[in-house]
Amino acid sequence: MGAKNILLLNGPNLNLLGTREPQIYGSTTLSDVENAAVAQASSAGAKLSYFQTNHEGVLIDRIHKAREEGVDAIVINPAAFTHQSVALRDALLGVNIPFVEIHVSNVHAREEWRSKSYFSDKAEAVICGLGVFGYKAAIEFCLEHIKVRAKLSTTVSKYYNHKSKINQDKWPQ
Ligand SMILES: O=C1C[C@@](O)(C(=O)O)C[C@@H](O)[C@@H]1O
Repeated sequence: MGAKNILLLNGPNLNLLGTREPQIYGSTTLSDVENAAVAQASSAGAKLSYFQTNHEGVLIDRIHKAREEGVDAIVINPAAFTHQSVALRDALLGVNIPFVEIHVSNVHAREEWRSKSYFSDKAEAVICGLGVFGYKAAIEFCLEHIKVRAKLSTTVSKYYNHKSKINQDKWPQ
């Protein structure tokens, strides 16, 4: 069984999708992508929430919230943060939610610095150059292949309870 609760995240300037450099990013808008994503997940019996921001800290806060919401998988287009944000990488690693990195354009066929990603080595999968179809492919992958993590979270919280008990025993009162 695949992911049942997916979060779709888009970083800076992707609110301009559809009008922004259409020769690179095409003419589909972000709302088109988000609406299609919700429909795709719901026809598979899953829930999908979406969020876009131009602000790094706001994106990080949204990722932190995803853990409380029990999100099983994140599909993220970090946009320009891909090439520069250690903080965003750390946020994804911090919540320990599997994620798929997606880029509309083929970042490897553009400026050299776009080939550098702070996310790819930790992503479940990386998609680029498929245009907005990449979002559909990423969501399909999550629906089919990313496992629901309820059991893992229980194990992790048990471990932390256990660990904090050990610490309580050791620390001076
Ligand atoms: O904003 C973006 C969009 C992008 O992530 C893409 O979807 O192709 C590629 C990035 O290099 C760029 O900064």
